[in-house]
Amino acid sequence: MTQAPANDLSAYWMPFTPNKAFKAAPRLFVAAEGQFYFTADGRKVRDGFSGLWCSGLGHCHPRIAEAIAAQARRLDYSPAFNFATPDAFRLATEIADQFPGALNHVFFTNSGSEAVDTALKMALAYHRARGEGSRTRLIGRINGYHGVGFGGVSVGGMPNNRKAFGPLLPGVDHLPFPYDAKVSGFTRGQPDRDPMAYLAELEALITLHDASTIAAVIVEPMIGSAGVFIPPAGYLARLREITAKHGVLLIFDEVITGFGRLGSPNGATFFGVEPDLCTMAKGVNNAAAPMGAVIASSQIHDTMMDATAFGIEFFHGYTYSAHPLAVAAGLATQAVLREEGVYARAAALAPLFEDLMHGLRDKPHVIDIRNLGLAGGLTLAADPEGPGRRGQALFLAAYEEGLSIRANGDTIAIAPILTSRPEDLEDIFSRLGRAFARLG
Ligand SMILES: Cc1ncc(COP(=O)(O)O)c(CNc2cccc(C(=O)O)c2)c1O
Repeated sequence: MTQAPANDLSAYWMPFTPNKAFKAAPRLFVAAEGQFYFTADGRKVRDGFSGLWCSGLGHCHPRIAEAIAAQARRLDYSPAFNFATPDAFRLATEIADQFPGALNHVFFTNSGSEAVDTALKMALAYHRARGEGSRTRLIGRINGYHGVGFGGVSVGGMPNNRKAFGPLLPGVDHLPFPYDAKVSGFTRGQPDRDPMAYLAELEALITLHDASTIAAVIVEPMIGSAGVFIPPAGYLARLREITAKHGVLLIFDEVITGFGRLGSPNGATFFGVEPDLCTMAKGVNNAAAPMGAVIASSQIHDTMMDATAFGIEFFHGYTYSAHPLAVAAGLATQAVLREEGVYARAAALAPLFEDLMHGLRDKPHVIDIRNLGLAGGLTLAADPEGPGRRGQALFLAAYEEGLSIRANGDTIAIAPILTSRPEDLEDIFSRLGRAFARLG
């Protein structure tokens, strides 16, 4: 066996990537530091998307890198079943301290998708443990993204993530997409619209199926993957009221909104709404190693504990749950977030970011702009040749201008590193302006 040549691209089948186009013109990162990536062909690329929403502290943060290196020399792996590390308990406590109310118990996973499937299974098992096993139905939302597990894809509402994979989970409904560009286009922050325009459907579903059959509703507090769509003021609070009234669990999928993206510890805190379960991943440990988690209310946790007199209370888990390297990165990340006041700094940057986002209004083909915290989305009018072409063209033009952004079809997302300075934001948007100029 000899070492494979670096230019042999055939064996790696890439995720969520047009593989043929990529392998014809690969974009290979070989290093990164702070706000920048460095490519195999000598480019320096500014990170305008915090990795994939996930590296809010920038890249190769020395404190995080050192923590992982030291951990790898001390304890590289601990069995996650029937054994544990003290640091796993420490990190769980530091996470729980940042969530409101009774959200007190953290179950570690290895990704957002695993966190979503864990939360859905926890919801079903909880109802069974309390003698309401008839509650098996789940409710997601049109255009929701909840990862790529069969559970997450079933409650998710983006057609491309669903159509190739058969019938999916039975007993799943979807709420309306809580955004209407005709009414809320180019809105700064939360649209001012009657939330019941989008939530009457939930009451109708509860009437149709009866609350006794419905386990949980899962939503992103801010819709990320579909292109940064912000629900109207009052929507999440009203959703909480309706679900609580009918004993339906509310799950916030905080994989994007957790740990600073909104200038807040999480969406539950930002919006002042307390769900029963939250998922998280990405920023929990600055994506320096794979990690996700679910935080559960004491009601859910204690009910499950009390329902099993002897033995395993929740038959679920992963080999790498609370992996020591991921936990070490997590503790270092949480220390930096806390000691460097990152949430407040991100909140202080949000008004400049909002102005810069909406300053794109007159760029070619821009038909909507949205923003909240340090998350921005814009929609391009589709090229008559077909959807997604303009989004991909702007993504490639940005790369030529030394900027990494995100294109999902014809929606573009911008997510600056949370510890950016104003001049970092200015540079993102000047590069983006030049990328638009390339589109002609
Ligand atoms: C709300 C939410 N839930 C679950 C996942 C899945 O997480 P994992 O990928 O770790 O399994 C996500 C992930 N979200 C995600 C991942 C990559 C790109 C983009 C984008 O918006 O372009 C979004 C997410 O945003």
